[in-house]
Amino acid sequence: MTANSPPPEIWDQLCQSILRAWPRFRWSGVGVVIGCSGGADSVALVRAMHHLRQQPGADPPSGFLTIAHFNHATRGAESDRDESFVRSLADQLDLPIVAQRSEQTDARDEESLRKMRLRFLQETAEQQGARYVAVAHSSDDNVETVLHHLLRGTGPTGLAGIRPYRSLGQDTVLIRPLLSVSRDCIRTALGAIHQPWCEDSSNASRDYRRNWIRHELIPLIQSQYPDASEAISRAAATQRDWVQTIESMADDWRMQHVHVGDTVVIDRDRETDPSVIIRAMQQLWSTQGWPMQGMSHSHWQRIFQYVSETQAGVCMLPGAIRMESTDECVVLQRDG
Ligand SMILES: Nc1ncnc2c1ncn2[C@@H]1O[C@H](COP(=O)(O)OP(=O)(O)OP(=O)(O)O)[C@@H](O)[C@H]1O
Repeated sequence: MTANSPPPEIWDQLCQSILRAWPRFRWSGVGVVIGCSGGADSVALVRAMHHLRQQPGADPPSGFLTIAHFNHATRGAESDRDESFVRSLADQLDLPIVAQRSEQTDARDEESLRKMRLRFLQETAEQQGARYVAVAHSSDDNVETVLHHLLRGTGPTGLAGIRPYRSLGQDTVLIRPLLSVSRDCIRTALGAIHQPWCEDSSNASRDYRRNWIRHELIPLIQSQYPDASEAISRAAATQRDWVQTIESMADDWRMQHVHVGDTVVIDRDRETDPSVIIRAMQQLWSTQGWPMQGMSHSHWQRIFQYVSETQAGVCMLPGAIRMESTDECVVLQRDG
């Protein structure tokens, strides 16, 4: 694609999908850091944002685009090949790049690697004064995530899939502008502009369950339900709307009924729906930094029963949290 030739239609459609998810006025004139692994999805995001920012009048001088690459160094020469590839992409587009090589190469599980690179992306955005960290999850990532949550056991938030955006620290927003675009479309669009990318040879083995969902389960589902991915994406989007509604109701309820001091005092309430009270309690756990891992569905239900006074007494919750009901309220206190 040259500056004078019109972009191929599929490439144009990909850029339009980004603009629908992330309108120009939100990113124009501010700093954006794009997490780029060298894989097709994030290479497409870099190319598309670079293209969109070059449109006449699209980006005032205060705006900037920086590529960030975290070299996990877990795949030997292949990790270094990916870093060099991303460096030359930055070079070719004349974009600044921040690349960091992990010092902790013994961490192999996906969760620790993800936390490390997210911390790096957040720090890069803070150092650069960027407003956004953009990452390139696709609609297929979303479908796989919903199925993974569903099969593992989840609540409404898990069924809502990957969030299109969320805050990352105080001043940064993590955004996923390719969430409505399929992996196939992304690859076809890159082909149309003759842009290569790196394939990660460990994709097939790193996260066993994720790969089983991707390579076995989804093709099996699609053999009977060809439009299943679109159906799951739509269901997740509707679920996300519901979650947002409950989230803001829970927020209001917490402001009115929960009093945080040396102990946490919760006013009794016999009227409010359990989903709102339970979500408010989950928000409380998170703001107090209390451990969530041990909390099961029945623990959240029990708190609701104490608050709505269908059950009374004293009990211990995971993380050494003592819950006691009095005539007027419920008191929570963390022992030790
Ligand atoms: N090594 C990396 N350096 C910079 N950014 C990265 C790197 N790896 C992934 N990313 C960014 O994160 C996006 C998602 O990648 P990947 O699917 O591996 O992510 P994840 O964070 O493990 O999420 P999930 O497994 O939940 O889908 C990529 O498209 C890219 O934008």
